[in-house]
Amino acid sequence: MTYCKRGLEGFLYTEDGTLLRGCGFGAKGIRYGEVVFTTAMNGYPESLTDPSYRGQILVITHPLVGNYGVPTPQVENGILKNFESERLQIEGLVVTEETDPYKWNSSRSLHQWLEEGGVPGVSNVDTRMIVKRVRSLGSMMGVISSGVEVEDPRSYILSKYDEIDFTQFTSPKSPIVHHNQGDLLVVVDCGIKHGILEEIYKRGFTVVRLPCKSSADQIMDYSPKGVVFSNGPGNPNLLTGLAKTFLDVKEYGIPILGICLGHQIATVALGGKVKKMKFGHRAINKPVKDLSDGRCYISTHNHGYGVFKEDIPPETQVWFVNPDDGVVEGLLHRKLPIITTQFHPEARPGPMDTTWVFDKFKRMVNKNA
Ligand SMILES: NC(=O)CC[C@H](N)C(=O)O
Repeated sequence: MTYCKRGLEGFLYTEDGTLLRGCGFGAKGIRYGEVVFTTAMNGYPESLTDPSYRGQILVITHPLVGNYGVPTPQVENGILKNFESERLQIEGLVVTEETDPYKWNSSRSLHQWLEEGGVPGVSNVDTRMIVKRVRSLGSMMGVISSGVEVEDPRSYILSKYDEIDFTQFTSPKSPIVHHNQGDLLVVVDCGIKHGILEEIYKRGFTVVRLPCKSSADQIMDYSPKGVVFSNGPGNPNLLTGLAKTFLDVKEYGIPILGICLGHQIATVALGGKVKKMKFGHRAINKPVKDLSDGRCYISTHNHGYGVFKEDIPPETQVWFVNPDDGVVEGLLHRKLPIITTQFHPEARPGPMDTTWVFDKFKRMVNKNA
């Protein structure tokens, strides 16, 4: 039996019937969710607070997690500088080894952070084995437990990830305004990463964040110079109201930027298709190739759904593609000022190679103004 330093046993159960026993850490408890993995080697404070991970149990493949601890939140103009949202978003965390921090600006350990945030963690399991299974069988539901023993873990899976609209938990209930000197942009906020907010705000825009369920009329009441459809959790095909809003906003001819979920919503709204991928892209070193000039960038991804070449909407062209598997990573509209990326141009934690996408969007807004 493994010695468990937090005095808790833990397990991860996956839908295929696999039960992996290890140590518990973080909060004592049991949760279910879709089991997904990231190959990012750093940036766990960003990943764990990324609202797009809502409803998911995250497996980190890097063997040591927690070395640099958890920073104290820094906020400027209502925007978090070092976290992607105000809370932990994941359902549970699985790592090979969970370590205590050794860094000057760490305010607490990963274990303490998860404990305070009510999120269970499991360590001392073979994360490579989990990844191999998810890669061969596809994404599946699972149950994570820290310090709770149960007879039948499967009975804790109460719903399918793909059938729940998680944006109801991550979208603000009322407008949030970040005042600035420049033109006003509306962000349709389905759970926006603060890294995206920061990149937009940094370019001088006043940012009005509206709930994901806002109508085009509610958006246009602010007379925005452009609209951003944000990232967000869950199945884009469930969000038919949001696709309708996208189509209605498009009629005004103002520049639109769609990021991740926003890219998927644009695809569906404009007549293309978004499908569930076998196990998705989650990493901070994924290549994306800009087909307009052939340049390749290293980028941050977090998506389980994707657009394939044969499914792009009419009147659009592929902007970026992932050269590894051909998944469409960005679209350009042929006639209207609409651009989208499936990857995260704000990166967070990095690399910042593609933040120029926000400069391009700013030029589109200026040209239109
Ligand atoms: N980061 C995102 O916006 C994710 C979009 C969508 N929920 C997916 O998993 O594909």
